[in-house]
Amino acid sequence: MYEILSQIKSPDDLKTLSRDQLKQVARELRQAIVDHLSQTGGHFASDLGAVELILALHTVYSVPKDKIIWDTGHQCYAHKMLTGRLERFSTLRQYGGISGFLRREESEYDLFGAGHAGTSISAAYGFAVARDFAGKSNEEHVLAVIGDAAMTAGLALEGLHNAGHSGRNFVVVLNDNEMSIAESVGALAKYLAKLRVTPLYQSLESRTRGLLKRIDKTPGQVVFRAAGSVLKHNLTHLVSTENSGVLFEQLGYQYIGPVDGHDLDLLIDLFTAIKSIKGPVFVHLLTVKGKGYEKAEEDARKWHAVTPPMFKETAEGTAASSKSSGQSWTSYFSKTILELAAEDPKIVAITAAMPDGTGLTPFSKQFPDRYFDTAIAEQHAVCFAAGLAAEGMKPITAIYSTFLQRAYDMILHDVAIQNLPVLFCLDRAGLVGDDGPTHHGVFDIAYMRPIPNMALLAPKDGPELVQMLRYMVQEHVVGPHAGPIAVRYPRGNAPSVEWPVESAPIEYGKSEVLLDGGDIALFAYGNMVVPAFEAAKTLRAEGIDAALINLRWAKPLDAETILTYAKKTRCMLVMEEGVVHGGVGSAILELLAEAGVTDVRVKLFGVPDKFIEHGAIPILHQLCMLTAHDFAAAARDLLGKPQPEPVAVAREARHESLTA
Ligand SMILES: Cc1ncc(C[n+]2csc(CCOP(=O)(O)OP(=O)(O)O)c2C)c(N)n1
Ligand SMILES: CC(=O)[C@@H](O)[C@H](O)COP(=O)(O)O
Ligand SMILES: [Mg+2]
Repeated sequence: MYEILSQIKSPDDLKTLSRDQLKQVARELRQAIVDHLSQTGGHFASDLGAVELILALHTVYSVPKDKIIWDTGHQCYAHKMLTGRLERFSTLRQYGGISGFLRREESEYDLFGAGHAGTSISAAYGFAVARDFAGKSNEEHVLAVIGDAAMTAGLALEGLHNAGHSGRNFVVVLNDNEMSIAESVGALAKYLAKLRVTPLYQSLESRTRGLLKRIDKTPGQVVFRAAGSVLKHNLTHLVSTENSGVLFEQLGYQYIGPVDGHDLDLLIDLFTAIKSIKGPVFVHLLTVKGKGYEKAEEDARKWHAVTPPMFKETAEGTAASSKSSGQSWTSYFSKTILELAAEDPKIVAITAAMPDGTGLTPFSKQFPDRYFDTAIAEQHAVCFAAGLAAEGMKPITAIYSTFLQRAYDMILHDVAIQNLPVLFCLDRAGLVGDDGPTHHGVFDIAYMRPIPNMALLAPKDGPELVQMLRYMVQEHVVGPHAGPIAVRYPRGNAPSVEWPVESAPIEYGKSEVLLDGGDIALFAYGNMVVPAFEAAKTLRAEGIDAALINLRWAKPLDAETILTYAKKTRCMLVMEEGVVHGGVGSAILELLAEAGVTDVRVKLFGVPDKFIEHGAIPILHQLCMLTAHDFAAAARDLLGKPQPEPVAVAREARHESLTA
């Protein structure tokens, strides 16, 4: 099917191929990406756009001896296919299958793990310094490959700054497709765009080609070395003119570009020549996100990541919707803040390069002046929100739980110490599924909880998220408890459940008793209320009088209700979709200890002290024992009731796989 590609078992095999054969490999890589992703889903447009770049790098360099460090890692599929993983591609992002990002444990060719943006330059610089300590500075090449949007991350700029002055042999390759997931924004994006349209680009590229052509015609080691110096002189001289890459030059790099990142011949010649250049080099490539797949080229934003239905045509001839039926948590957020903002001009919304994912795109259209995309700059986003809050604005700071980790010091130092009423809306809180350990939003409860002044909420369903958002904006940040507050909600669709009681208004630090009972109390946080409700119903059907409390608040805890049920039942379960260490369950144990309520049997459910793999969320819930079956089984254990046998066997097996 993939005539040449299927024969390539390692990048060494590329080195024997002719240019025409390599171009055939590029076509086959694209086809393989389309074929596989139409079955598995995954990151699409970025991968199509990086095919020639990856192919050229693996043709010219010898990984793992040479170190190529990929930023973010969502564009690495061609790299995986060329490094022995083509046959496993049908397992992409599935439980037990290959990861959608770089994983050191997956392959010797994945030299540095990734998933979050902006890490490549710092990490590659570490590799370069280690190489130099080993005395191999002239033998091994080190490259960081980074996208134009990842380059906007503070971390990337810190790395660029630090490495640029070093004088070490080190290459930064900028894959500039003018796109983040949405359009690239900010001053750097404008600067790079200027380089694209300048007439210099045309002349620059043709001069680069001419130069490389001459080098190509002069074979041999000695001449090649000489060619290196010719290149060094001419290319840097060439670009150090008005409107060129002067910014990167000033940071200490020899700037080369911008050049066509889809011209395989040019790329191979260019990287071959760059091997001879000493000192930090910055190569600026222009690529097209979605290259080779028409719809993705036309709408790279929509095709950044795909699901299989997107490849199927509907009767109307348009791509089938990627969304499943039901309303997502994100969409509850998205609609509610539109309503709230219409009522309150002090509301502004902030995203760090995730307008679609966080549901802020409608806000950006309806309130363009009150909408801020900081680019991939979570630290700046939070500190910026703090400034806004200090002047009386109400900044809705919508950041995925996992990406907010970047801004920890800003949450603490800029927001919380000053008790500023920043409203954190943490989407993708909990297990996110296919993206895996770099993206699971399972740490936020534990990392937010110790921060003084911080208040933490999580809804049981979509309507309760709406209530909480209204409370946050209309009551919390202006009321007696004004200060920072965060609400967390997971990826995917919100459940639709008929609850036994009508939802009570949100009150500061008050939980909601959904079922009263005297045998055991189930305390559930956020999306764990639904499986806890299922478990409670099962237990009650078995004659166990189970109480169910929707905690609503992880901080402050509803001490009164918790202690009442602890004393009443002396037997409790706590469930949350976050790490069990330091989470809500830990908070409840602390509360019991402080109150001297010690004769209580307690079982905590949460994500264990282990990084959880990628895979479908129901599988991961099983793995982490976050299902209604697990809760009911634990309740029986605590109460000394017998288990139905299949439950006991399945639990044992899962426990083994978790502790393995
Ligand atoms: C710290 C962090 N914030 C946000 C994201 C989400 N994210 C993943 S890819 C991406 C856009 C990357 O754009 P670019 O680096 O230009 O690569 P391209 O997809 O255009 O090839 C974003 C915002 C992330 N992975 N890490
Ligand atoms: C690579 C990356 O970090 C994002 O593209 C991420 O995969 C988006 O996740 P969602 O699909 O949950 O928005
Ligand atoms: Mg880009």
